[in-house]
Amino acid sequence: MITEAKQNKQSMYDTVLNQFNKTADLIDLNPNIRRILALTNNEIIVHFPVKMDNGEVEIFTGYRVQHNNALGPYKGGLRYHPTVDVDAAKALAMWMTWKTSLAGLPYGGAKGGIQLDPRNYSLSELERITRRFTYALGENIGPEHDIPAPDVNTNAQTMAWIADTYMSTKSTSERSQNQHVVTGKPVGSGGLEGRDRATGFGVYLTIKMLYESRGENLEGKTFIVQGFGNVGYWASKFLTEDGATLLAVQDAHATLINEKGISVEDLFEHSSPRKGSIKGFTGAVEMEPEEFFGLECDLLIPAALGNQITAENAYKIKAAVVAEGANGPTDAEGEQILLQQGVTIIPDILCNSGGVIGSYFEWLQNRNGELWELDEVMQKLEKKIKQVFKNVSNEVAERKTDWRTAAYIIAISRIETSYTQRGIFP
Ligand SMILES: NC(=O)C1=CN([C@@H]2O[C@H](COP(=O)(O)OP(=O)(O)OC[C@H]3O[C@@H](n4cnc5c(N)ncnc54)[C@H](O)[C@@H]3O)[C@@H](O)[C@H]2O)C=CC1
Ligand SMILES: O=C(O)CCC(=O)C(=O)O
Repeated sequence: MITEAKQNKQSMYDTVLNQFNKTADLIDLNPNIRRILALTNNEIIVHFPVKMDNGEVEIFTGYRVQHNNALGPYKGGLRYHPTVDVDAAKALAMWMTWKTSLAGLPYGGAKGGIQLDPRNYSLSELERITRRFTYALGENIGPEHDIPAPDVNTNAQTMAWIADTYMSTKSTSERSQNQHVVTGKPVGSGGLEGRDRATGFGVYLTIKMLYESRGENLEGKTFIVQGFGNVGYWASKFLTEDGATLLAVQDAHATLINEKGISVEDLFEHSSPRKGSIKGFTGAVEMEPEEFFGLECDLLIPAALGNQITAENAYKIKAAVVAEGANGPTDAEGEQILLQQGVTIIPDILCNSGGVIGSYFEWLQNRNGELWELDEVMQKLEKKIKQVFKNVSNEVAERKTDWRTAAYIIAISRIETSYTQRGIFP
C-alpha cells in the first residue's frame, strides 16, 4: 500500500514531463512541437450534482484532459479514485498520447475521471454519478472525437452506462452510430470479446518476449504483483498458466505471501466480484506492506497506481525485471536507481498497451458493424503487441539504451513526423 509520504514525493506529472524532456533533448525535437507536446490541448473540469440514496445531494468533480490529437481522436480511460485531479489526469493523458503513438494506432491521448472513493457509494449511486458525469461532459466526448475506456475502479458496467447515456442524447436514427463513444463495454452491449483480458495479456506477452529474447522462458520464474484488479489478475493468470509462480500480491487493503505459490483463481474467487479485496484470503498469509518490494523474486509487476517505485524503495528491489502494468508506477529517481542496479524495466507505454489495442479493435468492430470472435481478437492482439515489442527491442539494440527511452523515441518521433508532414511546424 502506498503511504502519504510516497504519494507526495513526486507527482505523476513531474514523472511524465521528466521522461518527455529527456527524450525531446535526445532526438532534438523541433522546439515548436516540443512546446505543443509539453502542454495539454484541453482540460475539462465539470461539477455536477447527484441525489444520493438518502435523498441528500452531493456535488462531484469530474475531469477529462485531452492532451494531443495529432494522430487521431483522443483516447484513454476514466478513473474513479480520490487521487484524481487535473494534474493526475494531465499526466495520464500524456502517457496515452505516447502509448497510442508507440502502438501505431490512429489515436491521440486523453484521460479523466471523478474524484471519489467508489467504496463509499451504492451501485445505484455509482450509476447516477456516471450518468450525470456523462451529461456534464456533453460533446467533449464522442465516437470520432474522444473515446473513454475503463481504468482504475471503472469497468464494463461503467462503460455501458456512459454509452447508454450518451446515445440517449442523440436522435433515434443516430443512436446506433454512437455506440463506439466508449470502449470496454460488456460484450452484450457492443463490447469486444477479450477486451477484459487484453491489458493483462499484453503485460504477460511482453514479459514472455523479453525472456525469450534472452533464451529463457517463464517456467520456474517467480513474480510478485501490486494490484489485483483487471490488470493484475489477468497478467497473473496468463503468467502462472505458462509456468511462473505468484509469490506475493498487494492491493489497497492487504499484502499477502505464500512462498509455495498463490492460486490465482482461488484468489480471484475470494476477491471478486463485490468484495473488491484480497484481504482475508486463506491461501496465503499477511505480511508487512513495506517489505513487499524487497521480496526475493525474478519479476515485479506494479499494476495499481502511479509513483510506487521511488528513491525510498527502489534500492530494495531484488527482481531483475520490472514490468509496468500500471501507468507511471516508477518515478524518475526510482528509475535511475533501478537502471543502475541493472534492472530491465518494460515501460508502461509498451507493457500495458494491450488494453488500448483491444479498445481499438472494439472501436473498429462497432464502426464497421462487425462481430469478432475471441480467437480472432487474441490472434490480432498477439500480432500487434509482438510488432510493437519488436520495434522497441530493435531501438534498444540500435541505440544501446534502456527500454523506456527507446519506446519514447519511437512514440514522440512519430508525432513529430506527422506534424512536420502536415507543414504545421516547419
Ligand atoms: N484496465 C485497463 O485496461 C488498463 C489499466 N491500466 C493501468 O493499470 C493499473 C491498474 O488498473 P486496473 O487493473 O484496471 O484497475 P482496477 O481498479 O481493476 O484494480 C486496481 C487494483 O489496484 C489496487 N490498489 C489501489 N490502490 C492501491 C494502493 N494504494 N496500494 C496497492 N494496491 C492498490 C486495488 O486494490 C486493485 O487491486 C492502473 O494504473 C491503470 O491506469 C493500463 C492500461 C489499461
Ligand atoms: O482502452 C483504452 O482506450 C485506454 C486504456 C487506458 O486507460 C490505458 O491504456 O491507460
